[in-house]
This record gives sequence, structure tokens and C-alpha cells, in this order.
Amino acid sequence: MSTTTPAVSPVVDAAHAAPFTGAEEYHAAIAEIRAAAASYYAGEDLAMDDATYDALLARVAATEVAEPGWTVAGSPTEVVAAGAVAGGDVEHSTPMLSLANVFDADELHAWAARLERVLGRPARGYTVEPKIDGMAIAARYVDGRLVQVATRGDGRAGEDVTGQAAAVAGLPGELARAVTVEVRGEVFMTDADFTRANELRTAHGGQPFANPRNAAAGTLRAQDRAYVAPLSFLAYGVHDLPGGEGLFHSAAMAAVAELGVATTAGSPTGMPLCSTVDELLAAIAALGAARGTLGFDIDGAVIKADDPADRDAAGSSSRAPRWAIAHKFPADTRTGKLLGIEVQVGRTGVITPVAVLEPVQVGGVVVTSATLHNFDDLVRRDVRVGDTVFVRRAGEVIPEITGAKLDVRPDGAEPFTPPEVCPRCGGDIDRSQKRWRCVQGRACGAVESLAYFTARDSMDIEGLGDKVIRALVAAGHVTDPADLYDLDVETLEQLDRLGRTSATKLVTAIDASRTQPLSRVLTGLGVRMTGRSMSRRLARHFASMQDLRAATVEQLQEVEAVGPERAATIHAELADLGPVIDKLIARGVTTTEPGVTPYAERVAAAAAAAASDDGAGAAAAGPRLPLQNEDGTPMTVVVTGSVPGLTRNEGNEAVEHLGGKSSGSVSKRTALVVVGDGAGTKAAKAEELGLTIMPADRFAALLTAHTNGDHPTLADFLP
Ligand SMILES: NC(=O)c1ccc[n+]([C@@H]2O[C@H](COP(=O)([O-])OP(=O)(O)OC[C@H]3O[C@@H](n4cnc5c(N)ncnc54)[C@H](O)[C@@H]3O)[C@@H](O)[C@H]2O)c1
Ligand SMILES: [Zn+2]
Repeated sequence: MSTTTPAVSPVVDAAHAAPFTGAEEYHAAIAEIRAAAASYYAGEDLAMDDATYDALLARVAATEVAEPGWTVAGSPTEVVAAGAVAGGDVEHSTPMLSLANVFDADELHAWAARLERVLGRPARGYTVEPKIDGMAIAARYVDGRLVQVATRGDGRAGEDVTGQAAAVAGLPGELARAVTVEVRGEVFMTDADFTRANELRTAHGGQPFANPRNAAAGTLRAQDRAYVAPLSFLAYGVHDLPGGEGLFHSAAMAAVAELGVATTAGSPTGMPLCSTVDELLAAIAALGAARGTLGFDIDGAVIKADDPADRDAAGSSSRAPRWAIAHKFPADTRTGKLLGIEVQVGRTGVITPVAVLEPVQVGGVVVTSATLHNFDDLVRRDVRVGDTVFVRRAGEVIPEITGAKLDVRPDGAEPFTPPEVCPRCGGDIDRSQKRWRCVQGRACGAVESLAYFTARDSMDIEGLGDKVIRALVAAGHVTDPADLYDLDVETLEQLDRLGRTSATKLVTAIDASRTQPLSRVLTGLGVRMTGRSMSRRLARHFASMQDLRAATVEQLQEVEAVGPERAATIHAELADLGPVIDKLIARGVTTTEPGVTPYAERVAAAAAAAASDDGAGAAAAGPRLPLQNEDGTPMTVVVTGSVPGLTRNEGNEAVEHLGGKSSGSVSKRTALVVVGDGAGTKAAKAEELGLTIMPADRFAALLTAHTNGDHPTLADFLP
């Protein structure tokens, strides 16, 4: 391989995308990309989600490789911001470029190897920073005073946003020392500020922003606003630092921090220094794991050569530097189809709209339902059943719908009509607050939840039928299951048709239920997305209420058939039920599962066992995954063409998730070939070799079944 710049910048993942077969399609795609980029950088309504944008761009790049003669001048594969953003009045001291992307370890290795070839030796260290999802700016300080802030624009010249940037947190109006310097970094909106900004915006009659990035872009470019939406800044670059000649990036950024500017290194993520690709991968994984806890959106990690000499030697293409690379994380916003809107009534009587979605991968997880927040919001956003909607999942929080794509709304889609009365009890709704409530409050669902608690499969309390429960709730004696344990014979006797004997029996039965095991207590609490057998599994896994409540979303997924979505729901439900659980514990209800080793002891034992063998035994111990061979080893799987709802990278991740090993080339050793739209020669080769072939939609269905905990086997889904 030569070290000359390839015709197509490595920014774009051309190698795995299907080229367009007609020049017309190619030109149409470019027009679509430019239009999308124009609204994206202006902070206007999004035309598509990022994964779709990246996939379209990759197809344009693949076309340019296949048909070099078609390539248009200023193709989006070659210029910053797809060439859709005009340059402004402020010329940059050096171009503000884009970044090339990698999506997995192999691609990162390839990038590092390429850099090493250019340098003729390994790079002298790398830094790892969060890739903040906002707007790039250049801020110029003269004698310590902030005099000018400009957007990236077309990369050569940007727009003057000095006025709007005045109140950005982390970008001080005055530095600690009177130096003249240019600081570059990202202006963004934190999750908390995003919520606040949308409240302000809708209160002023505007449409809510789709996501924090969009909000930051819109806010930074807005001239006059009746209100100020808060923005933040983190620096990741510096130019003309006095005395900064030859300083490593990490040292230069430390100097910037000392001047009083917020930097990525000073943020909760820090700036790990690495010398090998393996160290880089570990740092990237750590950043990915922290993603949900930062309080602001990041869409990847940025890896940079630390030594300025390495940077000079590597240089840049017209679009991106060769000494830096972005390792992208799975997209946290995707589009999906809204199948229905359900109205849920919570334990406290809060009434909320919930979106039912066609399964879609967001942030690496299959999502089938998402919150629509509240009815005001839903009506304002005018989201309708049948719409293609934006689904956002930031970290481990419950996914949300941020808006609908109006240009593809199906004919005849009806606006949603909020309920007139409480869908559970038929009573009135209190609409005085944003969160609507049944006027009955906790009592609204009390009869239902008490009946569930006392049922045969749960606490099995004899003599507590529907009639008695209704009477107890109506008299105000009980609103939650724990109140049952406070009842005495005198109180019960006062109820209609309950004599002293029955009352005494009932108190005895309630009292006896205290010894029911944890699994039955859990069943009785009616934790959403769990039933009898799931409650048993949870109880057997965690052994005590205390350990179950302390479990993280990740730990909950250790339980068989608990996927990310169910784990997040169970976690939220246990928190929601906290007060009732506390009350039950205080009343002496059993909190352990008999005959099960405490969770902490088992974790310690497992760790000891893992340390004493090579881990091969551990892999075989779990239930067999759909893409595992009988001996527990992974099947080699090739995915070619597109899988519905997944990017190429997510397709490969899905293979691993299902227990397989994904490979890029078809051979006799390939166990399975997944074939989707746009599949090329690999599909033909698979047929030639007589390999097992699976259509991509069936693969997607297999993934969904697995994520839902249905324990599918590969055979179930083969044609
Ligand atoms: N959905 C859409 O319609 C649409 C349209 C256009 C672009 N996009 C998205 O934008 C991306 C390409 O746009 P781009 O060129 O603006 O960004 P990029 O992904 O190529 O990355 C370059 C940018 O990263 C930012 N950055 C954040 N943290 C950084 C750090 N620590 N160090 C250095 N830079 C850092 C800077 O702003 C820099 O300009 C694509 O991945 C695409 O998904 C989406
Ligand atoms: Zn009600």
C-alpha cells in the first residue's frame, strides 16, 4: 500500500457501502446530503438521523471509488460540512477541519498503522478525549480579553457569534493572564440545560429542539432572543499559545486550563494518555461506559497524536487531519416508526402517554417503547401514530421521542386525542400541572394493585377478595399493600358483612403472609415487565431485596432473559416502588429467597473461579446463544448488505451480541451469511459455496427476539 492520500478521504467508510448504479441517483444523494447538512449546522429541523446521513455519505464515497469519472467537484466526501455551510466574515488562522471516523477496533488498528507508515515509526503517544456533540468554535483572546468568537463555517471562514458566546459557561470573557491566544473547542448544551431551554422555547411559543446538539447550534446562531438558553464550552485545541512552541497537546491544554478556560482534560472524562492501540481501546471503552453519566452528549472518542512533530509530519487532507481520528459510538438518536400511543396510569395516578415503536436500535440497544413525556408536549410536537419519529436514548435513561419527521407523514394520520377521563378508573383528570393525574391519586390503582398483591400466585392471602379490598380502599384504610399489615380485627369488623370470626381469620392470614419468600413479594408488587417466573429468576439471582435494589442496570442483565430495555424498566420500577418496599420491610415481610446463596458471596466465588481458570469454562456455563456452536464457540458470520434498523457497525455488534464472531470475508469456514439490500459479490460467493444464508429481515427478527429474552435458536429463524 502506498502512503499517498487516497482519492476518497478515509473520513467516509466507502469500503463497506453499496455504490449507486446510476449517476442520477448519485447526484440525488449529494443533493439530499447537502440539504440535510444545511439544516443540521443551522440548528433547524433534522432531515434524517446521523446514522442514515453517514450511510448515505458512505454510499456516495463508494460510488466515487467505483465510478471515479462521476465525482463532482466539492463532493461532500471532500469538504467540511458537505459544502452546505457558507463561509462567514471571520477568516480562520488555520482551517477548521472535520474528523475521519472509525467504528471498531480493526479500523482503529488500521488507522494507527497508516499513521505509523507515514511517520516511519510509531506515534509518540496519543490523547483520548470525549467527542462532544455540539458546534465547533474558535475564540480569539487579545491581551487576555475575549474579542472574537467564530463558528467553523466552511472550514476556512466562519460566522461571527461573539455576542451570542458572551455568556457561555467555560469560555471566560477574561483570562487569568493577559495573553493573546486562540482557543478552539465545542459549544454544547448539557442535558439539564437542554430540558430548560425547551421549556423556555415552548413557553415562548416555539417548537422544542430535537436534541441538545441541535439546540446548541440553534442557540449559538440566533441573533435576538427574548430569553437566553444556557450553553457550555470545552476547549480541545489551542493556537499561538505564547511559549507553546513544541509543546505536546496534553501540556498545551493544561496551560489553557490554567488560563481559566474549561477543557476536555478538565472535564469528568479527563484526557488519558496512551502509547498503544490496546491502551487506546481500553480508554475508549471507559469513555463509552461513562457516556450516560456525563450530563452531556458525546458521540464518540477523539484520538490525537500528542506530539506536534508527529502532527506536522502527518499533515491533513482537505477535509480532516491525518493525526487524529474519531471513534464513533452507536448513534443515540435514530428514526423509527410509531405504531401506537398508549396511555399509562402510574402507581401515584400520574397519567402519561407512551410510544409503542417498531423495534429500532438506539445507542446499541433495541428499543420498542419510549416516553412522550406529557400530553401538552405531545400535542405541541404534534406526533401522530404512523409517523416516523426521532427516538433518543442518552445513557441508561428511558428513551424519549423528540419529534416527528413531518415530510414523510402518511396521508390520513390523525392528531392524537388526549384522554377525557382516567383510563383506569374512569374518574376525572387533574390537568393543573404538566403531569396529569387521576384525581384519585394513589387510590386510583389501589384496588388493582392490592388484588394483585394478595392473589394466589403472589402473597396468597385467603379471605381478601375483591369485595373486601374495595371496601377497605373506599373506607380509606389501605392505599398500598403495606397498609394491609396495619389492619386489626376491630377495623375489619366495622366493614360490611365481615363478622368477628372472618376478621380474625383474615388478620391471621395477612400475618402469615409475612413469611412468603422474596419471589412472591416481587410478584405481588407487580413490577412492570416482570411476571411470576421473572420474579422468581430475580429473587434466585439476587437472593435478597437489598441486593436486588442495589443492582445496577448492568447487573440486572446478568439474569436470564433480562435485556437492556427490561433491565432499565425494572431498575426504574424498583426505585418507584421504594417507599412501599420500605414500608413492607418495616412491617416484617420476608426480604430473602430461601436456599439461595447471597449475591455478594456468589460474585466473589465467581471472581475467584475466573481467576483460577482461563475463563473457557465460564463461557460454556451460560445458556447457549443463537450464534454459538454446540461447544459454546462462536460461529463465524458475515453480514453483507443492510440489515433493517442497523448500521453496518451495529450489524456486526449484533452478531457478537448473539454469540457469533463477525467476519468481513466469505469462505468455506463461514457458518452463516446474512444477506440484505445492496448485498454484492459476497452473497453470490456464499451461494456458490453452498453456505447457510439468512435474509437480513430474519436476522433482525432474531435479534429482537433475543433482546426481548425469548431465547430464540438460529434454526427458528432460518428460511
Ligand atoms: N443528521 C443529519 O442530517 C446530519 C447532517 C450533517 C452532519 N451530520 C453528522 O455530523 C457528522 C459530521 O460532521 P462534522 O464534520 O461536523 O463533525 P465530525 O464528526 O466530522 O467531527 C469534527 C468535529 O468534531 C468536533 N469535536 C468534538 N469534540 C472534539 C474533540 N475533543 N477534539 C476535536 N474535535 C472535536 C468538532 O466540532 C469538529 O469540528 C456526521 O457524523 C453526521 O452524522 C448529521
Ligand atoms: Zn384513575
